Amino acid sequence: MLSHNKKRPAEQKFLTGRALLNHFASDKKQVLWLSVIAGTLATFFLAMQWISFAWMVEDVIIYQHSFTHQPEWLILFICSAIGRVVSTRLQTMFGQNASIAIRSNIRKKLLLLWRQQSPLSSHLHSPAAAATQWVEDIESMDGYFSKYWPQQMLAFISPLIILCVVAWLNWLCAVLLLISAPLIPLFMILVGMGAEQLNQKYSLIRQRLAGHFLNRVANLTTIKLLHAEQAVFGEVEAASDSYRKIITKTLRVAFLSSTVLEFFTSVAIASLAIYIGFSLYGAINWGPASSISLFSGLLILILAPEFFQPLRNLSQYYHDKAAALGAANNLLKVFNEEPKQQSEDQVFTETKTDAKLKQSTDKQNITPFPNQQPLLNIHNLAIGYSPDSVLADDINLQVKGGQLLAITGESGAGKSTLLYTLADYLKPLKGNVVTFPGKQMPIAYLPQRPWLKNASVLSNLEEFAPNATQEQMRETLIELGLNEIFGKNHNGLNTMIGEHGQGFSGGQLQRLALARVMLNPTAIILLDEPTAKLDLSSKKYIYAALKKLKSNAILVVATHDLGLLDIADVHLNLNQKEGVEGAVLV
Ligand SMILES: Nc1ncnc2c1ncn2[C@@H]1O[C@H](COP(=O)(O)OP(=O)(O)OP(=O)(O)O)[C@@H](O)[C@H]1O
Repeated sequence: MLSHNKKRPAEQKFLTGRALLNHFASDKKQVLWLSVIAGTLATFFLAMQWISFAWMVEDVIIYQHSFTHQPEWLILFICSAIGRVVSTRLQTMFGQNASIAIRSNIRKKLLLLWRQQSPLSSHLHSPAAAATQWVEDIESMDGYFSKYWPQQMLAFISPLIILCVVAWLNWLCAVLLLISAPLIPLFMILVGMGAEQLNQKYSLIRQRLAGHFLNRVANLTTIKLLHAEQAVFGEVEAASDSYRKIITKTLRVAFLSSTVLEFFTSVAIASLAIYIGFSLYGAINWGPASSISLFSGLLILILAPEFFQPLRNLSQYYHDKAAALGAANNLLKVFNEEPKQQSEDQVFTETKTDAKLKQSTDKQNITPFPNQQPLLNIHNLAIGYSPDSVLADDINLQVKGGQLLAITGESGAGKSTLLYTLADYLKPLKGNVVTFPGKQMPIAYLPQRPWLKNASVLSNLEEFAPNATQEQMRETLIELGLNEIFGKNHNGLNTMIGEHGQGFSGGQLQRLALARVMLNPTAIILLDEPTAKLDLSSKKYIYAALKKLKSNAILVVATHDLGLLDIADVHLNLNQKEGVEGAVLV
């Protein structure tokens, strides 16, 4: 549950996607290091395996012994092969486990940040982009944590182990390997930088495409009514085409980078082979050429590709890094965004869901704070979305439990904005809002277009009022004039509510949402135009419900409905602020 003293998980600012990735990785550093240790063991076993193999080959070919002449080498060969398989498996397992845990942590952190940020935050506006971020962006970090992160350590450790073995056999070959090794990371970085930029672009285009597509699907009816199908087909085709082009570009860069790597690896191995071959033939006699035997020559040639393999693996996973960086850069904005400010003298609010969660823990009590009279104190308040365009200034009033504050004003005067400010979705430009008895007080907010989930009426009500009985639900719905739910064309509380409230009128949905609040009322209830879509007879049900609700709570209602003023105790007209009626001015 959101609580006033719970801060964002990390208060530091992240300047780059790389810093953010490091922060994520730090959660499971030990498991990632276990993967590195297992990878190091795998290289050690690999070296042992080929040493015993080369030894046996020399024994058989040069000394004409049988394979079983020295069984300890055969045993070492078999044991090393088994050890290599086991440690490679462990390396993969630790990498995957770390990746699963890290990605799960990122999703949790992201959810927490979304909850801590105001619902008015710009990045929460597009559900498709937010879903892409939550699902695909985080999923695309898998390869980075499970493979790239351990491999960037192994790309240093494993070649070093092999280099030591080669140096023990022939220092000149070790020098040759050492010279060619940096070329690979160098080209990898050059090509990889291009891939990284492309991936960032790709990630943005993917988000835009998701938003674009979802938007068209959501508005299919309008598109059909306007006979705009062909135009929309064209738009979707053009958007997918730009997506396809950018993917092809990324693939081209990926192919180019692997070609460059293969070329340099082959050149380095070929030069070693030439040196060893000509040394054994006796055509080269400089350096330690004379000491090359079948054992050392064969072992160096077997180990040379293994020397480059970790670097090649790293380059193969480099695209995972580029994808993860692109995704992390997209997440930077969310992770760096300021959480909602909740200072001591500011109102403490919770979202509807938080209020629900809070009250679900209180099994006995359906009426909150029975002994305390809630109080809402608005002092010198200025509201708006930027200091340059103040919508209303110097609002001073006090509302007590049992009172209804009606906010009126022309369209665009700032009624909804005032409710956002009271709900703490928006910071006041000036002044403050204080509630008593204080921070423990939950607030319910009913927006103009309430959201009901695609489920039964019962499930929608239960979610917000877990302690309400079915009898209470039935009574409340009838009180709100929703008798038809229990008629022969519906299925009572089991009636299904379709996607986006399909099957119910706007006014019915509004009343269903109000029923949720009535079944589990909070001390302060904010309602945005609760009677907007209703005829006069339906409005009367709402007036009666509001009268009942306010006996235990403070009601703040933004409205154009003058009929509501009859039950209002305090009236604030945002167009004529001096007309605050019934308000106790502070
Ligand atoms: N997220 C936002 N960012 C910037 N400006 C906004 C935002 N939301 C609303 N506005 C602007 O703030 C002004 C007040 O909007 P608000 O929704 O509070 O008006 P209202 O009085 O509730 O109107 P109505 O009666 O039509 O619902 C409008 O001019 C609107 O364009």
